[in-house]
Amino acid sequence: MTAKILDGKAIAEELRNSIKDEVERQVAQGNKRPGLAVIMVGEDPASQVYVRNKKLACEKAGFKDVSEVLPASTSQEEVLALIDKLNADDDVHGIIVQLPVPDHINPEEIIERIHPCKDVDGFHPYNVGRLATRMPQLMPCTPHGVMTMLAKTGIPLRGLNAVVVGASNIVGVPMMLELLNERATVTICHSATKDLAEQVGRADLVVVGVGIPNMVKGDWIKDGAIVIDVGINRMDDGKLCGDVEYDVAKEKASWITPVPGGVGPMTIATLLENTMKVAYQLDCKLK
Ligand SMILES: Nc1nc2c(c(=O)[nH]1)N[C@@H](CN(C=O)c1ccc(C(=O)N[C@@H](CCC(=O)O)C(=O)O)cc1)CN2
Repeated sequence: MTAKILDGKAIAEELRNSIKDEVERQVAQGNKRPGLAVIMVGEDPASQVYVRNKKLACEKAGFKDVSEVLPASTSQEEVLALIDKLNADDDVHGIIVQLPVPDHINPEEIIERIHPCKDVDGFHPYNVGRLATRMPQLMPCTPHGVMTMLAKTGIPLRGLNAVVVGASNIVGVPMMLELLNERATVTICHSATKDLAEQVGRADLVVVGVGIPNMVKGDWIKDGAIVIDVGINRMDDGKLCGDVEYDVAKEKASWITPVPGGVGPMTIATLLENTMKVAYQLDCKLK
């Protein structure tokens, strides 16, 4: 079997176009443009690419971009003060801090300082708790983008054996919660998992986000499984590669995401979707 491609790039483009249309409709009715603040501290090369792409997507969708790039020497207090200012600004609907941050910055304290109703990354404990209690409000962009991609492709999840490899707060844990909320039977694997090949081998759906190139071998994949590769690793030759051994896995899977052009573009489109939700839909009950 050769897998069909889950074309995240095309699905994300369609989503971004519908967001752009909705923004123009809202603006024509006298509403504000959604405002997004991406805060980046330092000069991590991969983050520079992602932040540039987020700013570009913002601009194309008709959002107000109020992003800030701060030097690596910026203190924790300076970042917190900037977040306080953005929390109080009515033109700013979404605030995110691009991760990773330099070592002297405490990301948990930063994330908790963002008002939960402007937390368009969905990382604040309030939003994680809402997702865990099946009352989702703002959901983390990568896992929610994966869910959108699966829904738009018409892949049902109920009752599937889903295996999530990697237990990060950005991908693995919220992915597990999203799949559970759609009534998949979910296993989450991490560095202490005993036999990863065996776990992956019984999955109808496998989602991998570990940041290790080709870590999941293609011959572990069950015939006909759906393979979602969240990894984006830049190799010495400059090429991007995922966490799954793509060339072998694609001969076993029924559906597979490519890298690049799979999950990455969905992450950015979902960030716009979350920001638009805050601007036009969310009824925030929190002070
Ligand atoms: N505050 C956050 N930080 C990070 C997140 C996040 O969701 N919020 N996720 C990742 C990085 N990420 C988003 O910021 C991200 C990664 C990849 C892409 C993407 O479009 N990838 C392209 C390839 C781009 C390239 O040329 O390198 C693709 O896969 O086709 C977008 C966003 C960690 N930090």
